[in-house]
Amino acid sequence: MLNGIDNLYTVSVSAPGKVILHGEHSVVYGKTAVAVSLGLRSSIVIKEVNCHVEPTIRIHLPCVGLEETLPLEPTVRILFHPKLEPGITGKFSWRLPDKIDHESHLRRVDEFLHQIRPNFDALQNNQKNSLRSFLYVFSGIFGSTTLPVKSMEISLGSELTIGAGTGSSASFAVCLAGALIQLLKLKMSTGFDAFYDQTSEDFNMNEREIISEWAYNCERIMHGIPSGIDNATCTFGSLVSFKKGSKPRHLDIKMDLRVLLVDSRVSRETRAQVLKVAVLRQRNTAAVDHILDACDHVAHTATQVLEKLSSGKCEINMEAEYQHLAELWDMNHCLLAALGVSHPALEAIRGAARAKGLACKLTGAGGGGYAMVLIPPSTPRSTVDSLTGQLLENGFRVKETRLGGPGVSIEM
Ligand SMILES: Nc1ncnc2c1ncn2[C@@H]1O[C@H](COP(=O)(O)OP(=O)(O)O)[C@@H](O)[C@H]1O
Ligand SMILES: C[C@@](O)(CCOP(=O)(O)O)CC(=O)O
Repeated sequence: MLNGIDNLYTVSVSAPGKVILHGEHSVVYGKTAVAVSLGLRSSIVIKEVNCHVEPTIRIHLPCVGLEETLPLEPTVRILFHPKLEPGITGKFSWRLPDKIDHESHLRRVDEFLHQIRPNFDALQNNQKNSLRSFLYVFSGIFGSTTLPVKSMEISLGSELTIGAGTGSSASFAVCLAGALIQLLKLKMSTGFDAFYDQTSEDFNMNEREIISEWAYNCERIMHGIPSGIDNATCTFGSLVSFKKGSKPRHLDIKMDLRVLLVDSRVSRETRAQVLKVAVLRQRNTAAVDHILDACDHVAHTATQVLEKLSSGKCEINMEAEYQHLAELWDMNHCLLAALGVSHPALEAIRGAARAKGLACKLTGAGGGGYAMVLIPPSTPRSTVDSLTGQLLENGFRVKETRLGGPGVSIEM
């Protein structure tokens, strides 16, 4: 959106969270995992503003309790110069985020933050990482162009719980990169370089690739060596399949699965659950390897069922396909339980769902965290309401949502 008088732009972008549908834990041992976008989203608004005193960037991140005002002039002077373009790889531009010298760019951002904000280290870790990620992407994108930047106000909120394995960090990073790229496109379309068509309503595939790669760099800031599945799922939406050592693959399956996402309210640490499986495997290698193989088969078969469900072909018996999917969810949960990563709270959720004839599986690392209950379209509303009521009564948090919706989107 353009304010005609002052040439000031406002951009608004949203991105989903993600859950793992199949392949948690077995993916660590080279099997296929399938992640899917979640109906719960993060949203960002970037607003260019006139600043009559000192130009600033104001950042409002309510989910991590951060309200920050950075002076624009030193941000540009220190972070945009020398230009990133002639970096070690010699090829970097905002369109090639994988060519950035990640470590040296992040070092530059960290040095700047310590300089501009002497008590930077006193911030909480999540606040620090969010601020580092913002400056990393902002200066990475705009610092590789000659476009002038103006004062701006940035506000980013989310429906996702932070740090619960539903992809809040990737959703945050995808929003950030998407909005900054959209702002860049708009500025380019009216400036000297009328390269972009301002009327395009959403990101094209090439732009999505670029957004996903910037978000991957942010995930590196938050997590060290991420697999790349979260940023790909939050960018492209729908289903993403992943195998260690290869790039995540976006599956163009248009589907819309209804689920209850149930928070067991038992905190868990992914690293500890992964270790638990490794120890079990040391003692029972052949048995555990067979379980991991079975998880792989379940992931592949479930993908085929989802393809059928989304094909819209009239010869497909939807009810039977949903039943098959439910069977695979149950099987996957039991395989994970056999690996030792379920929890009495997750079993209680599953028991309540089964009593209503619904399938349920844990998602992510297990040992607590979230479970998902599949709601086929034929499920009576009264069944969903009564299960929800029962789960709430037992102290769980419940959100009814959909899986498989759109990835990063421009909000009009
Ligand atoms: N809405 C948000 N606003 C600001 N920062 C966010 C937001 N969502 C996520 N983050 C950042 O991502 C980090 C959470 O990452 P992580 O622990 O991997 O959680 P998740 O499993 O939900 O992705 C937070 O510490 C914070 O730095
Ligand atoms: C258990 C594991 O397969 C998935 C962890 O998922 P989450 O971060 O808890 O959603 C670990 C991994 O893939 O790194």
